[in-house]
Amino acid sequence: MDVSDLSLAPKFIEHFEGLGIESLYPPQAAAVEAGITRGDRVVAAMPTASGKTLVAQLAMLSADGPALYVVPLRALATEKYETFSELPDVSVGIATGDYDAENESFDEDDIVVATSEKVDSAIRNGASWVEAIACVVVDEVHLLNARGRGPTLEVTLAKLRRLVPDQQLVALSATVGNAAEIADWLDAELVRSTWRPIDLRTGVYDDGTVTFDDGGRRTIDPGDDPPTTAMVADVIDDGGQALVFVNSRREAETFARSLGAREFRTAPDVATGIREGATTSTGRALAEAAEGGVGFHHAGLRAEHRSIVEQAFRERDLAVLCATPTLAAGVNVPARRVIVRDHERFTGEGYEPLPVLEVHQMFGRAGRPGLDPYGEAMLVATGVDAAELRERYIGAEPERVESKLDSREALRTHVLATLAGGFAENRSELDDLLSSTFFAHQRDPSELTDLVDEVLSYLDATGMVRRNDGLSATDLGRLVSRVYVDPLTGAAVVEALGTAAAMDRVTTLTVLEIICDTEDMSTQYVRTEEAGRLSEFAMRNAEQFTKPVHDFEGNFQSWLATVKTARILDDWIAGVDPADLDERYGVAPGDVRRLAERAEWLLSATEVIAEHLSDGTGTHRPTDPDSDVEYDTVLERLQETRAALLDVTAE
Ligand SMILES: Nc1ncnc2c1ncn2[C@@H]1O[C@H](COP(=O)(O)OP(=O)(O)OP(=O)(O)O)[C@@H](O)[C@H]1O
Repeated sequence: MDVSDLSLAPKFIEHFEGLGIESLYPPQAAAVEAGITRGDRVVAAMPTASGKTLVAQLAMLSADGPALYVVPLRALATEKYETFSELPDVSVGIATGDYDAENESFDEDDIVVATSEKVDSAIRNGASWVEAIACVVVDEVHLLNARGRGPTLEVTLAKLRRLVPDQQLVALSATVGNAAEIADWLDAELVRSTWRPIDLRTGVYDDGTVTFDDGGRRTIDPGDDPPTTAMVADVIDDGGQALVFVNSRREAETFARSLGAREFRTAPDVATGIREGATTSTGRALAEAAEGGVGFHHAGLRAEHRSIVEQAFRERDLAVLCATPTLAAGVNVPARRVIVRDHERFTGEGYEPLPVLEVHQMFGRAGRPGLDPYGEAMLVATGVDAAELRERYIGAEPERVESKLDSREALRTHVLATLAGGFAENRSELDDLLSSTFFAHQRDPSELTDLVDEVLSYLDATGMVRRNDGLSATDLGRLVSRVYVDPLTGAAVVEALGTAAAMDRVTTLTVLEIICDTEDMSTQYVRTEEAGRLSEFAMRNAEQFTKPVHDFEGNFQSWLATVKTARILDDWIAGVDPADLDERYGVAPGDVRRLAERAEWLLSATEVIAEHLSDGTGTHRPTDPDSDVEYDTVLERLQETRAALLDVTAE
């Protein structure tokens, strides 16, 4: 089937042909036959790099109104936004900023790219553009499997279906075992394909030989080198590039440094580009590796550095990229050879094997259509049994996608949001909404009953939900849902604000402690040698903290992580530069930025809650009603801190 055969406006056909897309790949043709251009609901389960983006575009461009493209990660949102913005005369909006969608409107856009959190937030805020959407495309729908994100996605899809029942839905997925079950849940037709634009061989390296799934072998003699180094050198000798997956940021950097020293290629321009903006040890290490034609890629990199590295690799200025597994999820940087060096991940308690699905996504990055004759992906069996590794990952079926909605965290948030958004006014309506989730499709929805009871009691006790004749969210509950924080965060903030309001000295550190001591802040790890210093700091500044430092109840060690995080933010606001923060706290620049963004969101949420408490309309007062609680000082401090944070972050 050719692009010119499609009933698309000529300008779009020209656009695609200009990109070298003339005839459809077989899975794309199958998706068209299944009705993506006729408004039908379709789940397309296709391998990495088999052209899912075009499937999405065909659906969105033929839809009878605006379209919404839902992505799991912000990095992917930017990439898709750029791709769709090139479509002629199509206005594209992007919603990825953190969470609160109150002031955003996409009424004028033809395509909106958003994370699932952002769509959830827009629904909670009653955003009008959501109900005008004629076609929803969900990218990486298999992430229904993910803790945290998965429940948000399934509840959001259930709500969208309530809001706009005849909306078209197209879900894109990696090839997973139970794609049919996902399609069944969504009342969609399944298009399932294993076709790839370029041949892929997968194999395991063991003792000087890679044995492939097709029975072929390749001898790679490592000599005195580590096997992965030899495997990289081998493909570069052959004119290809290598993408090496390792299991930690540190490993990515260390391995890139050792490969960079080999000078497979020189890329002085890339190195200069990185060095210009590099103030930290991470940036300098990246520039140094780039000198030798090697890059590394992980979540600690600054966004600018990440995109320089991605582009330099695509343009073949870099010969090798050492990456953590996050790169496997979507970002488009294919290479002739993918080497999965580490197939286990540290979970905090020990090492666990990577899921098959994740390893297959890494494999799928192998082979650049038009450039490479084929792609090859290999695992390295060092210290493990090669046969076992082969059995686990080569030719194995990926795991089933399973709903993660049966968790206290997920239900706490989504039960409150469902009540606050008016999707349910009593228990049976709440159960009814939950019965349209993926969880209910896979399991017996009554398995949720006890957890929902427990969550409702908690929301009642914290003044967020009222249980009279029916169920309703209180003003506080509605606010907490709207500002998109976990109800635990909402309750902690209410309590801490009450304490702060009665304190003599409320400083920036006080408000930073309040927001860092919440479920929604990811606090920084405290190294053993730091604990003493942090503890002394807390003692010295006890009067600025809402927690009783000298008479602490609960887990002091974990509160020290709160103090550390608050201090990093305090220093950042005071103008300490990223290199010094790295030195003082061992925190990478990419992480500081993420912390600052999260802090900005939590400060604004806390501000809204403080305003609510101060005007006295609250149904829940944190302190003795007879006491004279004055929230003005803490509110002022919150506003100042947020303004200062916005200032330094914008620089
Ligand atoms: N029919 C086609 N003919 C030629 N090239 C195509 C065709 N469809 C897609 N491509 C090209 O193939 C490449 C991979 O496509 P795309 O990024 O859509 O893959 P994907 O399935 O979305 O992969 P991922 O798993 O990374 O999301 C792109 O460069 C795209 O332009």
